[in-house]
Amino acid sequence: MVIDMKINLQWLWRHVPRFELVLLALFAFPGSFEQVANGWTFGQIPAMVAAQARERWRFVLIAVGLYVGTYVFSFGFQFLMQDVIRRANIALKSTMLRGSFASGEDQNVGLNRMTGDAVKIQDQYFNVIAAIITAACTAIACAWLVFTSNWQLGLIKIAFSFLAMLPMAFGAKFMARLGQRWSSANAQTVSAAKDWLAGRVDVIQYRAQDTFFSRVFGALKVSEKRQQQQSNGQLLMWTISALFAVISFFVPLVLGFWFLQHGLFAVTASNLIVIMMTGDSISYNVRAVVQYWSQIAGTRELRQLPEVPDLRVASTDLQDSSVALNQVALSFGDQTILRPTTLRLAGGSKSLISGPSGSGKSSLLSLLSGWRQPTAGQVQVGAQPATPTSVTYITQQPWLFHGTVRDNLTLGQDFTDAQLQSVLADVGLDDELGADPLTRMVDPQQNELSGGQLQRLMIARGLLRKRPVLLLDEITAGLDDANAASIRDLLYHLPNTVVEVAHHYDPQQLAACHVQHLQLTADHTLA
Ligand SMILES: Nc1ncnc2c1ncn2[C@@H]1O[C@H](COP(=O)(O)OP(=O)(O)OP(=O)(O)O)[C@@H](O)[C@H]1O
Repeated sequence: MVIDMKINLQWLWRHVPRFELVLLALFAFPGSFEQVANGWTFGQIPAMVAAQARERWRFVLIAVGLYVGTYVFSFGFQFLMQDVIRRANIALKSTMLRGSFASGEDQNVGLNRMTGDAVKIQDQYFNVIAAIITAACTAIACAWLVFTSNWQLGLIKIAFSFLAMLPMAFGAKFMARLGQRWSSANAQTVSAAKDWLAGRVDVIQYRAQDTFFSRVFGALKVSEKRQQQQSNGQLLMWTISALFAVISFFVPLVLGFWFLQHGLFAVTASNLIVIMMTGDSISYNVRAVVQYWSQIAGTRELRQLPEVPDLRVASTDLQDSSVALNQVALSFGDQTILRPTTLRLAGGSKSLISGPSGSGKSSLLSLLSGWRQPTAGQVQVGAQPATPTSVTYITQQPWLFHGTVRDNLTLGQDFTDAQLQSVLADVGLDDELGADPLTRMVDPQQNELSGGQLQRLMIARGLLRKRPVLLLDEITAGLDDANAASIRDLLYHLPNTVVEVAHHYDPQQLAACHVQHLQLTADHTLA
């Protein structure tokens, strides 16, 4: 199953409590009455010149009530909107993180999406939706006042106010393209900067500061240029729209004077003031809606999150720990990585796979672990297809995180201290990590555990889960012979089925422990 993640109004409807959205909609309209209050109040002034004091007081009270009411609702609207944005941000960022995790994409891409793209979506989508609602409600309220003041002149004013929409309507696609170009340039900058920072040691020792910095600097200049182009595009759209807005203001004004002068359509000074003051708000807000809309169009690519593969793989409770490959083959495009292979490794057996670099050893192990699917054939662990949750797969890159040894073993799951002590003893770490190894803090940045201790901790983490099959990819690569031999001694005496990939091994140890030695040849055949 694949979840298609498109951030749009339906998505908001699904992720924000509906009562809050309904309340927001109820507050939006009365909260947008400021321009109506202005138009109505100023429109009344000519009539108030000759009015009684009582009538004037009444007028002032109504006007004050109108303004205060508007501001109270407007406050409520903004307040609720902040809460909606908070909830939407939580849903958005957690969806992005889960998506990155599920797809196994590069960390930089995932983090850049959460820090850069998510902030942009907040600024240019969530905030802009709020602005669109306010502007649209204001435009509707003003149109109603204008229309009811003098519908003929009002109609002319409204018709002209729509003129301002034209440039933006035609520019939406253009803006979307600019937005997408900026986003990809920004991702490249972040990735180049991350490479540079990560390679500090090599960059310094090989004196590659200048060449490498110019690479980052080049990417930075491109991304800033793209952002400038996006802003310029917006500026251009706004300017053209503003010219249209000038026409939409002055043509109805001139017509209004002419109607007034010739006594046409019962136009009065009062409703001319209302229409010119409030009608201008129509065009302004309609223009704002269209501008915001183009801004939203610029985030269309950004709001389309990558498809998320479903990671709910079956966790199998294996009785039979044999591993079988039935005519399994793997290729990447037209590159053959593994020729069709049939093999059965008995439950509890120990195997070591060696072969030249690039022959496909790691790829074979990823097939056995279920992380990669074969191009042909089937990999079975016991009676089931191989899945990442049914085997233990340990790679050369141990994952240690900041926390205690206990945290690193349990990963927050329920295990008793007795179980933890027992696996630490199995891998010989019960004495080496201090008096109370479980509470010992480990910091991945400090390299305070030796390579061998680290790998044994990873094995203990796997053993704790009692998976009958252990897959090990070059776990002794960074270790000296004595450490490698002692880790192997441990592995070869476990009851589990063990499949290890290694370049370096001790043939005597393999023979002594009855380890089956398989070889992947340079032409990708397992023998
Ligand atoms: N995701 C991938 N896409 C395309 N090609 C890949 C991918 N993963 C691996 N390869 C290619 O498959 C081939 C086998 O790679 P693999 O890492 O399995 O070899 P290996 O025998 O483990 O090598 P080494 O001993 O150097 O670690 C290589 O040519 C590699 O470039």
